[in-house]
Amino acid sequence: MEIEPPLEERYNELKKEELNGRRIIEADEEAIEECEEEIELPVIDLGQLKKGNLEREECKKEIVEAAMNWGFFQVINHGVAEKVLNAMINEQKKVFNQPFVNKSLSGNFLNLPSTHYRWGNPVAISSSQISWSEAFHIPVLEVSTLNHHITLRTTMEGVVKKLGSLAEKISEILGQSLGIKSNYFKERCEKGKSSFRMNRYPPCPIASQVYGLIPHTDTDYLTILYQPHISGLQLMKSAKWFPVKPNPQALLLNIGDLFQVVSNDIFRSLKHRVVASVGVERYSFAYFYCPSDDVMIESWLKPSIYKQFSYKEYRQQIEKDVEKTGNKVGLSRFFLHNIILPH
Ligand SMILES: O=C(O)CCC(=O)C(=O)O
Ligand SMILES: [Fe+2]
Repeated sequence: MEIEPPLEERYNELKKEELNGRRIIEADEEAIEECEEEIELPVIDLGQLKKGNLEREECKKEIVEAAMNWGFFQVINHGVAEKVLNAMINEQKKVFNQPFVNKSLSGNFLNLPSTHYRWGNPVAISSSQISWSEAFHIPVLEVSTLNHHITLRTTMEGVVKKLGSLAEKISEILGQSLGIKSNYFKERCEKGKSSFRMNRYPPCPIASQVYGLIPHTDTDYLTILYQPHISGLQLMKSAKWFPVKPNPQALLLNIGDLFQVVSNDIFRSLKHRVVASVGVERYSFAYFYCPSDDVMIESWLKPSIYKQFSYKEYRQQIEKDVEKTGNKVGLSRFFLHNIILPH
């Protein structure tokens, strides 16, 4: 049975509607531009945090500088064994290798709500907004419901637990540099909406016309991504796109929108995207560190650039914007004054 979601059909459908002039396209119609040389992001050895005071402080400084200067950085000796990360990718392969109908039906084979399985960008309103990928997006608090899939569940539980404590630790270090008390993030995220996302990017026959994943920023405090082997991820820095080299030993961390607000733009949530590839399939997984719905997101530093908003309000605004335009808009909705900041 067919495992691939009907991406090409969906793309052609939207294309046809556009050609017939039945859709008004407000969305970015930018072609997939050329990008710069591959960059080596900072690599931080977290093993140093377990050494003496001097090494620990030096390591914290590196983390803060990387977050400030890059918004994206890699960590090694992060406490999750490479074989565990590999085991997760293998479990993920088994999941995506199921027939499409088993993945997409409500009451799918994982017994998750059907909205947890996404393909092609369900809210795309123009062909350029198609993401040539499929994903399972699972709230951390629901991982235990995968109880009929023992190896998937136990592997995911192990990874999620470790990534959760890593996200907490890094957030605490970044927070400390702003004068934020040490349990600030823990208090807000412990019963929060953190989630785990498994991504698969199938080979794409029209890779010059669509993305694997459209440009976006992450709607969280912090993201931890594992992208071990196949390139495709690119980030935007100084208005240019840079490919990020995959690294099987490293975890890639990036600042999300919420941390950008808390830090009053000292740490920036960079736009990133995945380009599609004609010949190769790509896998990645990500942990999104998120608070509970009612947590107020506000700048710790004053005068604040942003209005206060709850996490729920932020997601609702995104949902509204995406429904209307296919685009997220994001933080600029919550500027206190109408200032446009350069990226
Ligand atoms: O697959 C990747 O490398 C990036 C995934 C990503 O940005 C996301 O899931 O938000
Ligand atoms: Fe992302």
